[in-house]
Amino acid sequence: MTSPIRGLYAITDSALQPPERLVDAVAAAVRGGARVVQYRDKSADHARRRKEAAALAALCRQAGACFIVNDDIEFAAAVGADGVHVGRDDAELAAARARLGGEAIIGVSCYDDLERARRLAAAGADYLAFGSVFPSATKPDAVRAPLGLFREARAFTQLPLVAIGGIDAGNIAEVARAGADAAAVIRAVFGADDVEAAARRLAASFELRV
Ligand SMILES: Cc1ncc(COP(=O)(O)OP(=O)(O)O)c(N)n1
Ligand SMILES: Cc1ncsc1CCOP(=O)(O)O
Ligand SMILES: [Mg+2]
Repeated sequence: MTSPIRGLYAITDSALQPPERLVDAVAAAVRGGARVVQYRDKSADHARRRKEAAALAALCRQAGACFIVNDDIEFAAAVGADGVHVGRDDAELAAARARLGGEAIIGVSCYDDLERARRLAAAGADYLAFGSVFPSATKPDAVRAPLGLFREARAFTQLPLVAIGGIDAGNIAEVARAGADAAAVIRAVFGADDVEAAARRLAASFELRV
């Protein structure tokens, strides 16, 4: 089966103002061409997170977009997400698989680490994310990862490869040309005045590689 992890992968911005805009903003991103949506909110307001994620899960289901929850396996299960994204400070891939099952999409952060990528691919990850491929204002201390990693990873895996970090309309084509299957973006989507137009431009530049 072809993976749904491709093209524009929009990650929600917990700094979005006002927060009530979230569902409309994600709907706009999906109309603009985002194929994957990740709910990323590290706040402790569980009731708000639960309400938002449930609304986004329903929206994505209706629109045919893939819905991923960041960090939290139990939360992903509770809101009926399609999967979860885990990094090195989060739960282990094996725990995510045991809890969410074989059908769930489990993505992993590989930073700039090809050995980690090789290990997690062999352990059953559904996609591998590398980054930050450019400086990111959202996560300024993130590890930097060169774009050459995508060709190196392709030599040992056919899994979808996701680029993240500082991707915008000016550099997303370069990310696609480097061999990434998806581009994960926060600020250049949700920081835009017109989210739908921003997503449309990013998705088109990624697909056309220009
Ligand atoms: C698609 C995608 N790639 C990488 C990350 C980063 O995950 P992580 O390293 O766990 O950092 P946080 O996002 O949790 O701060 C991601 N979320 N999504
Ligand atoms: C979560 C994360 N991991 C590496 S960079 C980053 C933030 C990406 O956000 P932006 O697209 O705004 O740079
Ligand atoms: Mg994480």
